[in-house]
Amino acid sequence: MEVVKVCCLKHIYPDKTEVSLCGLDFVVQKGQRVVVLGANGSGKTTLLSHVLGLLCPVEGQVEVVGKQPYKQFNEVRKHLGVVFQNVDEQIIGPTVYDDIAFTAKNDKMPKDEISERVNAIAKTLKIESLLEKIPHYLSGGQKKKVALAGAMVTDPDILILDEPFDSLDPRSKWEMVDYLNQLNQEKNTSLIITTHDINVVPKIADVVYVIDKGVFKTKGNPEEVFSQIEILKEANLEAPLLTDLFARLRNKGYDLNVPISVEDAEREILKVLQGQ
Ligand SMILES: Nc1ncnc2c1ncn2[C@@H]1O[C@H](COP(=O)(O)OP(=O)(O)OP(=O)(O)O)[C@@H](O)[C@H]1O
Repeated sequence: MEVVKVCCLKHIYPDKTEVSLCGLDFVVQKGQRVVVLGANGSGKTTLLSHVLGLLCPVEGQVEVVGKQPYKQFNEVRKHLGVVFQNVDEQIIGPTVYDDIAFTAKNDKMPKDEISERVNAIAKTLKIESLLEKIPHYLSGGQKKKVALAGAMVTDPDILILDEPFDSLDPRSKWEMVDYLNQLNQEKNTSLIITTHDINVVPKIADVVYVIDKGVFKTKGNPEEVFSQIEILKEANLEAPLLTDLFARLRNKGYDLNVPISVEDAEREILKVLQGQ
């Protein structure tokens, strides 16, 4: 079932900057993990803002759960959780607890249930010790985790994350990846993630879209997309080191599949070494 569809969208910002998001239709199926890869200014945040109903398209079609997010904002927003790129913009509670609980309180969820949910999410994200703190004084990475906890508290069907791994240290980043995958598995939550961090992609994406100056250049699973090194380069993205290295070796005549993880690479190298 399609939960998000964006077709040849055109947006004009108040200063007349035009962004069109064309090329391929952007489609997210229920329970899919979709990553949008693009360089600075390629249109990722513009895309997400339309899906969230924060911007009104001049041309084109945006549908979320079969509705138009800008026109049917409240109906659409109850299906969505969001972590903005600049998390400071979404901090509203005086304490971390209040901040995480905000949407649940707004939805009139019973107090006990809110407390149960906030504590459970805080435990999973290892931020229990922060619950009484003032959110503005947290580090950038801690704020990201708090924002994610707040986005998750009402169990949204679709979670939208704009550069969620920025400002996270490696351990926090992989913990966040594990948490998002667990959420996707257990609750079938659809994920829409923008990032420039190409190394995360194989671990978190079913489908990858590459966007370059407002044009969706290609889509596919990580193997398919990473094997299109020229398209990545044109879009000002670096192919993962392993992909690049193995593509070079293939060009030299070695019979190797291009890996998307260190584990795949190890298997491929052992295959060649053991065949000697
Ligand atoms: N509020 C705005 N007013 C005018 N132009 C804008 C505004 N927001 C974005 N733009 C322009 O729209 C284009 C797409 O920007 P967008 O923020 O969607 O890119 P992005 O892929 O999210 O970039 P980044 O990775 O740097 O966050 C850019 O040329 C940008 O300058």
